[in-house]
Amino acid sequence: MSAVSINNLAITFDKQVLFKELNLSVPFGYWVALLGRSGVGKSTLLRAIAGLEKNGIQQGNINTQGKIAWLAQQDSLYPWLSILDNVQLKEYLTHRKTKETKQRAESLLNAVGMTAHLDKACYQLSGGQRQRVALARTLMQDADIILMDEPFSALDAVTKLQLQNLSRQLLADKTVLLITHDPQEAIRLADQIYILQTHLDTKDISFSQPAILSEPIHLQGNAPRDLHQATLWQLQQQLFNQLIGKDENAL
Ligand SMILES: Nc1ncnc2c1ncn2[C@@H]1O[C@H](COP(=O)(O)OP(=O)(O)OP(=O)(O)O)[C@@H](O)[C@H]1O
Repeated sequence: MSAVSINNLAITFDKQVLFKELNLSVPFGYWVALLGRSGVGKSTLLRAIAGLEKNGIQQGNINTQGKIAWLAQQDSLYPWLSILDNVQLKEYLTHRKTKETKQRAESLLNAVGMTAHLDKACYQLSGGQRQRVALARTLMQDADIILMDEPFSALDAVTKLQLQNLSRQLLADKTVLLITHDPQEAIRLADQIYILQTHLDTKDISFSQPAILSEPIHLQGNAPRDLHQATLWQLQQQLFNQLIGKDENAL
């Protein structure tokens, strides 16, 4: 049995058919990257897996095994709460904060390198620091499945690399579905990569084709990977070509 299995899924918004007969299976403990261009339906699919997409689903079923947490691109911190309360958000909202939950939050904030900033308000943090707090909050939830919607895409290159490495290290034993439009990120972090491809008609979405999922690409070795190997650079070029719909040898 898989941590996430999607069978025969169809999602349509008005005239726009995003998915027609989509099937996907995410094995337990794997990091799976879903790579696709803007507008192909990546976030919608993630919302559907989280049970948040009610309107567009026409057919099919989605099964998830275990508790789900979400790590988003957008700054999801509550600016009027302290950093510690943001990490203990669930406990804060359910009035279940204790000395133990505070200690755990502090230790997770230490793990993500935020100990020196605990006295700051959330609005005083940089984008990278906010994502570190969001990562600590995801860890605090101790979920089995982490849905990541481009969590690193707004960060500068060095912060992105640091947070990718940190997330891979701290969430090593979790099942992760990572949505990204960055082939390099997918190669650095994932055990398997799928490409979501479609022909998007920007003038009339009723002519857009439903997205199709590629065969999985299996990556060797431990993540996070450095891209110093020639084969990984070739793979990156291949993924770019697939994303823009070109023949592998055409660029
Ligand atoms: N609730 C909705 N009602 C109507 N259309 C929607 C709804 N949600 C998403 N869409 C449309 O579905 C398409 C896919 O959106 P989605 O956000 O899933 O794309 P994406 O691949 O995540 O793009 P990006 O990488 O730019 O975030 C878009 O054309 C969007 O306008």
